[in-house]
Amino acid sequence: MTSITPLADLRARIDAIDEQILQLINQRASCAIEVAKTKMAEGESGCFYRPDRESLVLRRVKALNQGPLADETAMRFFRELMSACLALEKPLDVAFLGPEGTFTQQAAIKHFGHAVNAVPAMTIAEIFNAVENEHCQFGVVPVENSTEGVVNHTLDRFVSSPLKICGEVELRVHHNLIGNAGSLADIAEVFSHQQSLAQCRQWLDLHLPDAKRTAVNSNGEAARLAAGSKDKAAIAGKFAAELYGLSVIERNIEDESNNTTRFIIIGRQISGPTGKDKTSLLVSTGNQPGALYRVLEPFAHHGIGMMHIESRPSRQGLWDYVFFIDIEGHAEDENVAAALKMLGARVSMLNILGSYPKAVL
Ligand SMILES: O=C(O)C(=O)C[C@]1(C(=O)O)C=C[C@@H](O)C=C1
Repeated sequence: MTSITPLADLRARIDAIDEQILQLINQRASCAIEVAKTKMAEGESGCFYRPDRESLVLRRVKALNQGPLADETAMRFFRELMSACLALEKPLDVAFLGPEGTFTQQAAIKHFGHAVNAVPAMTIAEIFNAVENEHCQFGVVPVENSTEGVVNHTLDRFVSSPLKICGEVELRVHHNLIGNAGSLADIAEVFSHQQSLAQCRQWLDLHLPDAKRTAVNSNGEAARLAAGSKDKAAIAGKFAAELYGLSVIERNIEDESNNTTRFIIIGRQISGPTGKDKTSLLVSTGNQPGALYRVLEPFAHHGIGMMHIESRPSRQGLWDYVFFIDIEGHAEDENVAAALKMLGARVSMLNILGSYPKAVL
């Protein structure tokens, strides 16, 4: 007589559950295919990706989750599930700051899942171009970092771009010194993106004061350059070390332990309200006394929280500035719509860059 061991019994239960999960995810995928047909019948064939719906699905998963899986883990499963379902409807082409191995690529995967076709572009401007020229439906660009502040290249490109912001994603950024060197003393040059060099400035001053710091287009590019030699290193993520066959010489060298970068998703699509949204605006006032006060007043008047304001040169006249403003809510929300109407009447230019769901994951 054969006796069933506890381990064999548990594995048999796991097999039975896996069978049910497989059936259920395929039922879900079949539903997504039906959704695509319905969208096409309703004349929305260009618009399969729905960031508003995706954020509602993820928030619902978080609310329903009873563990033992962490909310974030459960949401990551559903992120991948939706990514795979969307790929059945229509695979997305998403431009990111390449080459492979950048934090922007990680942000793209965190936001869209692994089933998208991630297309590397060499600069932030090229990401905008790829979406503007319709080579890609979406792009992912860094917009601000908790240690270093805004990414000017991204904000400035919006002044001349017709693209909208369709979503945002936040990424905890852990920097590593990676390369082929046996010890720090062997390193003569460190490559990285200028933002990453700045995020590790104190560490570099202390541990590699004599090494040359060279800014390159991306962390992925830095890792690629370091791969060819023994006395050059790169600052990049762990995944870049794996990708280019480099060792991690020092881990987590960022000066601020909660170093986080916010990325935005650029595209042409407008996302519907979800109840937890942000709206980004580009405003030009002309150089009049009290101009900024008049810009902010409509938000105070309508009880709208302002999350961020940044001024940048307009590039249209000396000392002429534009303001990038992030506010709480969606442009279709009643109070936001009223504030935007009031604002529009008192500024020389108001461009609503987009209303989109706040980052969930
Ligand atoms: O609800 C939709 O519109 C779908 O296309 C389905 C689905 C999903 O898998 O839940 C897939 C892609 C969209 O971006 C949003 C949600």
